[in-house]
Amino acid sequence: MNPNECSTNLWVFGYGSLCWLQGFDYGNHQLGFIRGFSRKFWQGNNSHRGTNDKPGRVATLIKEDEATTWGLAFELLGETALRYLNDRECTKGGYETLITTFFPRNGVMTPFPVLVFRATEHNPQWLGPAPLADVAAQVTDCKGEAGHNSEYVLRLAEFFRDNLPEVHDEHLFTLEHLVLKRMKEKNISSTEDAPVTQAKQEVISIAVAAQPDNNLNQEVRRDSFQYSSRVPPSKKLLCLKV
Ligand SMILES: N[C@@H](CCC(=O)N[C@@H](CS)C(=O)NCC(=O)O)C(=O)O
Repeated sequence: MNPNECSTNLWVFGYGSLCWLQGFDYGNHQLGFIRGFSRKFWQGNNSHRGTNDKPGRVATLIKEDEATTWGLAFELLGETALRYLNDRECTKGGYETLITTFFPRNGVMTPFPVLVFRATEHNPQWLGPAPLADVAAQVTDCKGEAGHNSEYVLRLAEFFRDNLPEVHDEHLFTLEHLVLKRMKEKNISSTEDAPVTQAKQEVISIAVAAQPDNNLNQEVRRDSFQYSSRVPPSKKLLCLKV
């Protein structure tokens, strides 16, 4: 089917780990955004990226009338995908569902409804706002059954650099900068208790090595290509090219 034709299937909008780690069958996919929300690392997580004793932090959406959140929409194929997402997001992650309008970046497709998984302050894993330096310290110190919490931040930032370089998410890229700085200060490699693939390790190691030694007050470079631009194409994370 022409990817720009209207689909009668259910679509889900990913703005966190769903951007770089699907785990379900999908058909067409579109880069784009939703309105009225901003992405924040304010949801705790005791399964994938943390434990009950040391919960990690993952992305959720916070209502903000004038904001837009960019990500990736997926056309779900079959009931299995929806059951998987309900288990991963709702049962394990504390997310709830909402329907909102998705605006494809290509401007060819008419905006259409998408299912979104969003964690609110009403769920037991909710952590809420905190200074980004504290969030970075928590992210750098946590890991869960899916891997290190720092990997979650670094791969999401890498996804945006690779697929939506025109989008600048101050919260995400400042957090990435602080996580990389702390990893370097603590001499944490991505292999420490968090086995990652060689490709990911290369990217994370190069990114950590590239961390400027100056203080935190330096304005985070808005282009943020300082990390991925040093990574030879063969070593880059495999991100979805759409
Ligand atoms: N609902 C958001 C966030 C989803 C998310 O990050 N969920 C976490 C916690 S349940 C997850 O599945 N993590 C998988 C992983 O960290 O590998 C999205 O659309 O991407």
